[in-house]
Amino acid sequence: MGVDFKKENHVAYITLNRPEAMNSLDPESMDQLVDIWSTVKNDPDIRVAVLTGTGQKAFSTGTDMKKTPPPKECMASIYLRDGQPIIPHMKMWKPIIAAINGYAVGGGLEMALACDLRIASSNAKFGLTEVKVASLAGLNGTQCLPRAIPLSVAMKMMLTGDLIDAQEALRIGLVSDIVEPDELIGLARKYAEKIANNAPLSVKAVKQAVVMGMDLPLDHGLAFAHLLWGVLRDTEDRKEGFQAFAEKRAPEYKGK
Ligand SMILES: CC(C)(COP(=O)(O)OP(=O)(O)OC[C@H]1O[C@@H](n2cnc3c(N)ncnc32)[C@H](O)[C@@H]1OP(=O)(O)O)[C@@H](O)C(=O)NCCC(=O)NCCSC(=O)/C(=C/c1ccccc1)CC(=O)O
Repeated sequence: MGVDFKKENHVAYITLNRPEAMNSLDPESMDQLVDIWSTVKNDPDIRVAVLTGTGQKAFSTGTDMKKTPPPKECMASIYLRDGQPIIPHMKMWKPIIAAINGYAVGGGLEMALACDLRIASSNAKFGLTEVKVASLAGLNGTQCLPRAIPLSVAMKMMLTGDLIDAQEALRIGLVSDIVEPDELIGLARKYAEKIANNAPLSVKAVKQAVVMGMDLPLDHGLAFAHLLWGVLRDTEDRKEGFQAFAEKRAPEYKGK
């Protein structure tokens, strides 16, 4: 199997599982990911997802350059039918955590950039190296890397194809945490379960406010956030949250 999927305690774990090829994406894995992201988005029991790779060498190195056949159809017919292969399927209001366990290169880094939290093992390395293989970070890299880190660093990475290490990624804010490789999935689980224990509608609203607000002028973003707060104001979960606080007990959220 190119990609493994399991669900535990409202958390979906998606593991790219082709360690012999640095967890790169062959066409079968891409098809699997499309189905998996659809499940994550639509299963009401799933509140948060963790994306990682098998082993300690690689998160993913993007397109499997040995197994991706030359296209039989023209680009227009593929693009206008399916859009991009992966990133649009990762778009949802449930948070996604990238647990980066080694190389996150090319489309691998682009998938990590489509996640909301990025945590990494101390041996992780990051790069958009497409320029070295005569291609382009055409999923989201040219747009999202400069929004995630300083422009001059992003340009250096994309134009040279050089990799940066985990310490540098932490310094420039590409990742929020670095831990030893053995501790990575535990940390991802800890964050995922914390998020899953919060009110699901509130969690989705936070992501929506931030993601949509980033592209708005501040006044519009503030107005939008206030409306989202109003949307949450009458939920059963908000009443439960306030009541549980007053009664000094853990809340039981239902996503209503
Ligand atoms: C990551 C590396 C620097 C690691 O080097 P290292 O020396 O440690 O390990 P290797 O011996 O090189 O790798 C071990 C083993 O894995 C195979 N491998 C690694 N990556 C790939 C890959 N992407 N495809 C196929 N096979 C891969 C490697 O060949 C070895 O196999 P073996 O010889 O043992 O049989 C180094 O591995 C490296 O530089 N990898 C390539 C990284 C890269 O260039 N990635 C970008 C790919 S292009 C891309 O992702 C794109 C995404 C996209 C954009 C838009 C729309 C869709 C997709 C662009 C595109 O597809 O055009």
